[in-house]
Amino acid sequence: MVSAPGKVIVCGEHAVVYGKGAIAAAISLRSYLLVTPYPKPSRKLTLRFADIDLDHSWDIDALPWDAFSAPGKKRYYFDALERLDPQLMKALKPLITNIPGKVLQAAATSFLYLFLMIGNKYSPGATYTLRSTIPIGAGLGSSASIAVCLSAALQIQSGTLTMPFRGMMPQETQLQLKRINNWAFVGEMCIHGNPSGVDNTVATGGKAVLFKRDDYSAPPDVTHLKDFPELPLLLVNTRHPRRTAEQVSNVRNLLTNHEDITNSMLDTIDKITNEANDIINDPDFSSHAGSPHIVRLGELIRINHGILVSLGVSHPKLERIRELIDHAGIGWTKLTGAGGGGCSITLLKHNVKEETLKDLDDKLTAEGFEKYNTTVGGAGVGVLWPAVTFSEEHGHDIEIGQEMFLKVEGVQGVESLVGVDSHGKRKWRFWREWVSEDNGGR
Ligand SMILES: Nc1ncnc2c1ncn2[C@@H]1O[C@H](COP(=O)(O)OP(=O)(O)OP(=O)(O)O)[C@@H](O)[C@H]1O
Ligand SMILES: C[C@@](O)(CCO)CC(=O)[O-]
Repeated sequence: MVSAPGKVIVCGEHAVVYGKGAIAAAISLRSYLLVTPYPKPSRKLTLRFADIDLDHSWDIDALPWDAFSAPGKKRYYFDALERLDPQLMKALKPLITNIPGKVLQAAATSFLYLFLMIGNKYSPGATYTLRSTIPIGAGLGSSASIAVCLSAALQIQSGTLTMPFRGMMPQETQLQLKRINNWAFVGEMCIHGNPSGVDNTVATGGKAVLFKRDDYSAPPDVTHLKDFPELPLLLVNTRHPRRTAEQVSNVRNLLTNHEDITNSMLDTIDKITNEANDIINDPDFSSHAGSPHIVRLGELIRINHGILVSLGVSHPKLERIRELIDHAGIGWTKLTGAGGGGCSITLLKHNVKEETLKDLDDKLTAEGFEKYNTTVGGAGVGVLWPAVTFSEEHGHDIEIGQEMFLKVEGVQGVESLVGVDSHGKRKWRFWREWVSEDNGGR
């Protein structure tokens, strides 16, 4: 089993697509992918993506291997792709026509593209069962998180990645993370079209990053924010799903129609991100009561949201949440991710009264919004091998089977069966660039 986190963008979404900086942090909501081999000689490949009701099988021998291994098309595990090959995407079309709807088709395409690139025609049959605790299309990087899981699982299966282990050389860890991230970016392209790569980068490495990519033919500039503070954040979902690709193309249209004005808004977002980065990296940074750093960061968050509104990627429901929170006077709010619905984040002021929060909670619930309890800055991609958990009932480890995994209910059910915060019940291992490996899951 592999797992990767979702993310929040603290500042810089959309501008990051045009080479500006963005700061993003991993959250504790995650996707979990269980890989179960079929007994030989089965040549079946099955996707069971429970959150979107995708249950589909193909015969491995009937996949378009010829197209994917034709001269000039074959790619290797160490390659980094900047774009998808339209001919190969076309070769996948007949395999997804029976799958209903764009959401399911995008997920299946992403899987098949990676399977055909990373695997080979002798790859063994297996079932890929996915459950995620990240709401879909809510700006929390659900697609990137599954792309990272698929990339890691397929590369482990093909033998091009080793399991992370205590004492793994930092260069080796970095190289493996790079390969996971490179192929996850390919999976993201299948879903999004033109992603910047910030979501898959933070879902791979975890914690928090300052991300910039001004030249799409070169790797992005990624700075790991090792001292990313524990920010007091409130995360609220409008429960209005939308497609990231559409929001990105809305900004592209605005840029075409109002080039100078849009460019200056994107430049201002870049300045916001740079200043936020300086604040976060200030050696005297304090997230405690009344800290001037939090106030300044809060103001930057509010300004960033205002620009996103002007870029046309907010939504009446996001504005309603902001209005309720502003009215309660408890913090600074912005949309996070692509917008158009999805989630908002609020950086909380100090000394917010319990009763004010409770009152706000009631109002948010009454209007159909959902509040999430999540922590930021957690682990990136990890692996649980073998996929077992300690059973109190049996007094020993038991295998996490497909049906067991599919049966558990909701976020709590998934987290208590397979979650990375397992208090020793499960031995998740992470490729980590900044701390030595431990088995505790944090
Ligand atoms: N749990 C899941 N199971 C299967 N497919 C998923 C899952 N989560 C996301 N996807 C795939 O990712 C797509 C959603 O991606 P989209 O980029 O629109 O939203 P997001 O990743 O949640 O938001 P953002 O990119 O703004 O953070 C879905 O259409 C689906 O194809
Ligand atoms: C809107 C966007 O900037 C962030 C989506 O999480 C798109 C991207 O960076 O690919």
